[in-house]
Amino acid sequence: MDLQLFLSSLLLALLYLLFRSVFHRRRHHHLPPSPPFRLPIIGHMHLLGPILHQSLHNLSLRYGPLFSLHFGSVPCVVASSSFFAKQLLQTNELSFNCRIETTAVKRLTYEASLAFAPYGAYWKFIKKLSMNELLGSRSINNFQHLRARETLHFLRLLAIKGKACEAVNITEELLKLTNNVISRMMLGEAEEARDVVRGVTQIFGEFNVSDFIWLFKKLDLQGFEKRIEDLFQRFDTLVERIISKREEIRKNKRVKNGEIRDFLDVLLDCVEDESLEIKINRIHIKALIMDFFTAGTDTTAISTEWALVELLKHPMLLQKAREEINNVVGNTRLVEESDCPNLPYLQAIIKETFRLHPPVPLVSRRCVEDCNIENYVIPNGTILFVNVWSIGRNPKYWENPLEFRPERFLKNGECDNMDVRGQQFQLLPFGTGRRMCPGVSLAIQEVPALLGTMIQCFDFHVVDHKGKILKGENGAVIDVSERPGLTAPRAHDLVCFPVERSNCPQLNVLAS
Ligand code: HEM
Repeated sequence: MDLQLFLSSLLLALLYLLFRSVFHRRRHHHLPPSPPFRLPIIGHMHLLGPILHQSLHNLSLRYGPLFSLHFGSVPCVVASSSFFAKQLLQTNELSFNCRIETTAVKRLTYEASLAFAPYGAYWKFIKKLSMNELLGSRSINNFQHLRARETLHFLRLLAIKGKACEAVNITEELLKLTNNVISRMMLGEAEEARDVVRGVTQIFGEFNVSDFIWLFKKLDLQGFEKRIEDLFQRFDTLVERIISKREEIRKNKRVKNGEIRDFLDVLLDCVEDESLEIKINRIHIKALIMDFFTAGTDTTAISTEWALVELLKHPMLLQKAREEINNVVGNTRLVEESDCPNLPYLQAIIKETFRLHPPVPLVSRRCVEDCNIENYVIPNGTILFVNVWSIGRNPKYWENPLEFRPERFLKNGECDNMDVRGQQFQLLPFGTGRRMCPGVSLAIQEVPALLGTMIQCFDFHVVDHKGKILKGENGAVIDVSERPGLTAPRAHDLVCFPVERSNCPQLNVLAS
């Protein structure tokens, strides 16, 4: 009897396994085409190099604008055309409204951030609060003087270094500046978080096999846990100090009517407000500060640096941009954010930079319900990558796509109406739809003005790591390789000797 029971259980188990494997195959049968050589356990991970968007771009050249892969056992779909970007991110937006949650994301965002929260009541509440109190046009305008002051501080540093014939690490200084801007907007003072921020954006973009291969789930083969913990502790200590200091100040001071409160005050008010539909606590505050530091610092600095590098490589374009600034702004004052609508060539340079060097090269989402795209079925749980970097280099949409040519965005000397706010699917530097970047207005106001002041005031002689000036016949020969991570910065820091130009406004007499 026991043997009979055992044999029938075995038979049932075998039938179940057979059914599961057929069903599983059928479920994945309708996924878009996929490279052969899916290996047991690791799936297609052996096909990926360190820079994910480049690997996915190369695969798209072989397997088409919509293909699928397996990261371990996790299905993943990659879109590399404007058509599929629209299908996935707009037509089927609700199916792809969440993000991937890796071990690093979970720990470093306190599972309470805006950027990684599932689409739902908490996300909606925080998004509205952030737009009303930090990233909407009223706040952006209120804090304009603060960005201008940080820019002037940065330019003065370049001038001092230039006079002393000292090289400046522009990459580092831009990061300091964008860190200070977002920090002052959020916290009222410049808190140094850029090292943690770079570490965080880097680790968010790296592959941790434990996230994708169930066999390795408990093993930390690549030493991620220690790095995550180290970053977490550094950030947590910093943000605890900031919050405690503010709580102390608030105990002793009542806010006067009409006084501009920063974002931290707004968040602390929310903690005290019992009537809110969503309860906010200290963890949420930390998560949001981490969110805006990571999302707002690196991206803005990277775009400014790429734009500058392209101009240094193309002196004729630099000359044209300077002539425009000279005609519109002159040489008695610095370029201001409010000048930018009247500087179409400068605007076109920024758009061309976003096309060729999108700071966030992959828009990544997670499928939350089975979804049909053309004849394919994308199952719940699939990771989606829209390769914005690849779309920006596709000759189908862009003539000579590897050429840096801002003129492609001009029509009769005016900036054309191709915008970067997620309506044109061949240019998606800020993503699209509900999960689109909420910092877009701030970034497109800040980046052109910053670049404008840099080229208005300085010539830059780029040096290599041995201190030798890089000069080619037609502009500096600057390496344009990229570094792995969630964002796509240049692989090597940009180091230059800044030389103040004769028609730079007098930086030392301008009011701070
Ligand atoms: C040049 C600068 C920037 C670029 C290129 C950029 C790009 C992006 C992209 C591509 C996304 C994903 C969008 C999607 O999934 O559709 C994103 C999300 C986000 N960005 Fe930005 N960003 C920039 C600056 C900023 C700034 C200055 C802030 C805030 C201070 C910011 C805050 C965020 C946040 C919070 C999210 C997540 C939104 C959500 O999931 O709901 N970004 N950004």
